[in-house]
Amino acid sequence: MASVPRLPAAHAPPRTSIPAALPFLCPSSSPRVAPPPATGPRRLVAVAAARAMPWPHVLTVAGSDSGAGAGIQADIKACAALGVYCSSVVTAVTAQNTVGVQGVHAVPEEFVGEQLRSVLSDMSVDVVKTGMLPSAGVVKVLCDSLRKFPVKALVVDPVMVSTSGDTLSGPSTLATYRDELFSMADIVTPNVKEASKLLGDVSLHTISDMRNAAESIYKLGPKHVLVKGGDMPDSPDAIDVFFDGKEFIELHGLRIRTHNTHGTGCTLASCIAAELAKGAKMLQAVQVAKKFVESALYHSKDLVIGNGPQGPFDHLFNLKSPLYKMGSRQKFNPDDLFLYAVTDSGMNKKWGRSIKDAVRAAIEGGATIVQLREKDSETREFLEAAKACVEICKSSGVPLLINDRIDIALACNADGVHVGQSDMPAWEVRELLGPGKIIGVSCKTVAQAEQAWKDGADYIGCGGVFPTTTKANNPTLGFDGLRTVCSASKLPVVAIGGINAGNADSVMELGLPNLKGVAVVSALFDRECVMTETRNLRSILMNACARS
Ligand SMILES: Nc1ncnc2c1ncn2[C@@H]1O[C@H](COP(=O)(O)OP(=O)(O)OP(=O)(O)O)[C@@H](O)[C@H]1O
Ligand SMILES: Cc1ncc(CO)c(N)n1
Ligand SMILES: [Mg+2]
Repeated sequence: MASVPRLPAAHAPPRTSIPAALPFLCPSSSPRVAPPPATGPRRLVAVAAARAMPWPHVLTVAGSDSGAGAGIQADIKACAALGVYCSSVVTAVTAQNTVGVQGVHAVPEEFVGEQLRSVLSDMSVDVVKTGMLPSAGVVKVLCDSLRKFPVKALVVDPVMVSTSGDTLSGPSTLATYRDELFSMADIVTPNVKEASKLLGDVSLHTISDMRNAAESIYKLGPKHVLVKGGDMPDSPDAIDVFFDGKEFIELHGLRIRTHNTHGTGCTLASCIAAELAKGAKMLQAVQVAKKFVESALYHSKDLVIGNGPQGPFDHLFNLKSPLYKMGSRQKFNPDDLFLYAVTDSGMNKKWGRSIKDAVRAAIEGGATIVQLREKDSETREFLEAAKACVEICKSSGVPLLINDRIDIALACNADGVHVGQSDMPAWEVRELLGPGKIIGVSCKTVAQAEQAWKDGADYIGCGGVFPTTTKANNPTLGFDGLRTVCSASKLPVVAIGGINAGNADSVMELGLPNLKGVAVVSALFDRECVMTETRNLRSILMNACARS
C-alpha cells in the first residue's frame, strides 16, 4: 500500500463514560448559506449543540469489496438504510466481483491502528462491527484500540472464507479471535463454515449441530452467539440459531430463491450493530437484522449485476418502494386461525357499537385473529378505525388483517390482508406488502388453493361451508367441498360461511388435514354481547378439538 504522509496527531482524549441508549435522531438539513467557520467559543457552542443531538454511530472495521456487495460497502449501505451513521476503518482492499475474489491487499497493521485512533478518539462511536480482519496483528491492534477507547457494544462477524470459497483471513488469526477478541464481543455471528473452523473443523449439518456449535463458541467468551444457516441450502427456511448462554432461539426466515446473496453476512452483522447503536436489546436487534436481510433479498431477487454465480442485492430497496413497510412480525403462525373473527359494519351499526369496541370485545372473548371487513365505510373513517384496531390488536398479540383494502392495510401497518378471487391477485399483494405480512385468499376449488400457494399466500379461507346471509351469491360447498380443498391444500385452511355455536363443533370434528380453525361473522357480531359469544364459541371449538 502506498505510504500516506502522516499528519500531526490531533486526537481527543479517550471517552471515559459510555452513553446510555440513544434516541434515533437524524441530523437536521444543512443551512442554505454556509455560516463562517466556527472558531473559539463559537466552535465550542457548535460542538455542544452536536453532542445534544447525537446520531447513532457504527464503526465498521472491515475489508473493501470492489464489487460493493459485501465488506465495508455493504456495511455502510446497511447502516444508512437503518438511519445510522457508519464510519469505516479499512483493513484490506480486495479485488472482487460476482465470480469470486481475485486479489487481497492487506493494509499495514500500524495504519489500521492509525485509522482506529482517528475515528475512536473523536467521533463518539456507539458500536464497533468487525468484518474481514486479515491477520492476527490486525486483531491485536483492534483489541488494544477498544481497550483504550471503549464503546457501547462490539459485534464480531468472524469473516474467514467468502461464499465463493476464497480465504479472507488465515488460520493464524483464528487463535487471536478466540483468545483476545471473543471475550470482548457482545455477539459473534459465524456462518456454519466459520463455526466449524472456529471449533477445529467439526462437521455441522443439522440445527442440533448448530446449537451445539453456538454453545461451544459461547464458551469462548462472547455474550451472545448467532450461528447463521444461510449456507444450508437444503433447508426450506433460512434458519439461524441464537444463544445467550441460557436459551437457544431458532430464528426462522423465508428462504428467498435468488442468486443475489453476496454480502448477506456483512449486512446482517451491520444491521445488528445499527440497531444496538439505536438502543435495541440484542435479540430485538438480531430479529430486525434478519428481517432486513430477508426483505432486501426478496426485493432484489431478480436483479442482474455481473456474470458470476453470486450477485449483490439492493440495501436501499425502501427508497424504491416507498409504499412498502418492512414487516416486524415473526413468521405467520397457522394456529392463529383457530377462532377467526371477521367484523361487519352493518352489524356494528345495528347494535350501536364502533368497530373498535367490537374488536376489543372479540379479543377479550378469545379471538385468535381479527379481520376488518368494512364494505360500506368511508375511506377516512375506515382508516381511523383500522389504526385504533391495530393498537388494540398489537397490545394483545392478536394479528389484524384488512379485507380487500391494500391501501388501508399499508396506511395503518396492519399485519396483513385477506383477498377474494375478484380482488387484487395475491402475488401482486405480496409485491406491495413484502414478505413480512400475512396474506389470506378465499378459495372454493383445488385449483384456486394451488394458485394461492404459488402466489405466496400464507393461508386460505374455504367456504361457504353452510348457507350464509353475510355474502350474496355465495355457493355452499358443504363438508364434501371443504374436505376436497383441505386435502389438496398446501396452505393452512380456515373454514368460513354460516358457522356458529350450533355447528362449529361439527366442522372441527371432521378432523380435516390443514384445517386450523373457523372464521365467523354473524355468530359473534350480530349478537348482543360479542365477548360472551366469542368465549362460548372458543370453548365449543376447544372441546371439539379435544374429542377429535
Ligand atoms: N436465500 C436466503 N433467503 C433468506 N435469508 C437468507 C438467504 N441466504 C442467507 N440468508 C440469511 O442471511 C443472513 C446471513 O447468513 P449467511 O449464512 O448467508 O452468512 P454468510 O455466509 O456469512 O454471508 P456472506 O455471503 O456475506 O459470506 C442469515 O440471517 C441467513 O439466514
Ligand atoms: C471484503 C469482504 N468482506 C467480507 C466478505 C464476506 O462476504 C467478502 N466477500 N468480502
Ligand atoms: Mg453465505
